Amino acid sequence: MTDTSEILRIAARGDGVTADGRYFPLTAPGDRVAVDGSIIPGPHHAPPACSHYPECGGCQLQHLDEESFARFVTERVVNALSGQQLALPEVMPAHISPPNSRRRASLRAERRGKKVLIGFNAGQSHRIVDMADCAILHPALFALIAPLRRLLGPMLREKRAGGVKMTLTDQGVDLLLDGIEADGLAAAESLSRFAEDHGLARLSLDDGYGPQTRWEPEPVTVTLGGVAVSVPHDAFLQATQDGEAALIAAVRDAIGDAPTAADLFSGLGTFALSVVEGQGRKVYAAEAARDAAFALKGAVGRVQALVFVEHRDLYRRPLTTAELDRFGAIILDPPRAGAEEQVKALSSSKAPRIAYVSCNPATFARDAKTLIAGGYRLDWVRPVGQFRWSTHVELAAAFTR
Ligand SMILES: C[S@@+](CC[C@H](N)C(=O)[O-])C[C@H]1O[C@@H](n2cnc3c(N)ncnc32)[C@H](O)[C@@H]1O
Repeated sequence: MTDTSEILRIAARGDGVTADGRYFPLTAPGDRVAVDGSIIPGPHHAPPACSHYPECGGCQLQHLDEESFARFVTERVVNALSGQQLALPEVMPAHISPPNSRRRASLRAERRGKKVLIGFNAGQSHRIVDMADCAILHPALFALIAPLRRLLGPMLREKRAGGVKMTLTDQGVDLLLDGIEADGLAAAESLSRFAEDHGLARLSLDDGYGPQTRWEPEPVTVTLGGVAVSVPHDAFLQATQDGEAALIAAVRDAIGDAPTAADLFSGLGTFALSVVEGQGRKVYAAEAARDAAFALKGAVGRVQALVFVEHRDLYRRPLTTAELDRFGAIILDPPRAGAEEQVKALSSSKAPRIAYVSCNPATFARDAKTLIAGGYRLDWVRPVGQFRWSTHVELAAAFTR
């Protein structure tokens, strides 16, 4: 078949790439590209799981089968390390979240005449793709879409999009709406009725001055490491429950039996609370988001866990090398920008073990290079695809010295 070229791999942005370096969107490894540019699907080309694919911007890679999507996730991590000229460590099999497991979503809503559209934006666009089905949202989140169209109809201004943020908590869905007009008694009543009828954990509105709670029959919590932690509005949580479990297992492996650990960028304590329990381990947690740090502080106070929480901006005030030297293990899980300053101090510390959780292979690889230059060994990486069918890749890694 000399007149066709084969797609060999998927590039970071999701396009298929041929041996001679040409890029073709919506292709899978093993597809063939004919001279006229038409695509002949190969054995890894899967039928899309959702009727909105590829229009909806929520997924970019539904045309990959399980094997080639896992390979894409793994290659993103491997290529980021090679890009920094780092030797490859042991690469564990990728953890890929199953369909319909996403427990957090940020959707858009808009009214056009009598029709209310709710969904993700189309790729590279502000146009909302009205969601009739979805292969990634948890069923508890998806179940609210149709009722929300009815609720929001009278509350949305023509062609002015509002925001719909949903998070699945211990008590049910925590719903945060913005950009809607809900003044007056009738609107207040329909919001409360909606919250009650659909068993919401909480309903809040943000009219530009921060979220205000309209409904919360009991305090909203999320259970982390067996401890119920209050959930501040719009707080960070790992995107899927199974992804969170895979990351916690990886962090536990990476820190071994270290008697003390620091959890940097701790959020609500996903890792701090999961590594402290029953092991007599003392944990220090640092987090810059005030609400999250105080929610974690409140939770550990209630159950008397051995976690000391500090509200601290680790970009402006990273832990010093002397501070880091006190811990048997360091866990870090920074935002997409990575932890350049913190890692500089860490690279000259004596901390024997590091668990690095990352949502950006590129900044992870940059930081890994600094740690390795400081004498750490990168023992293994575990690629994680919590954002199934998207190009958003995460990972956990273990360093020792
Ligand atoms: C990827 S999340 C991880 C949270 C937590 N480890 C978890 O798994 O739930 C990154 C966290 O870093 C926090 N963060 C962002 N910038 C920070 C900074 N400069 N200093 C400390 N924490 C920061 C965010 O508020 C967020 O909670």
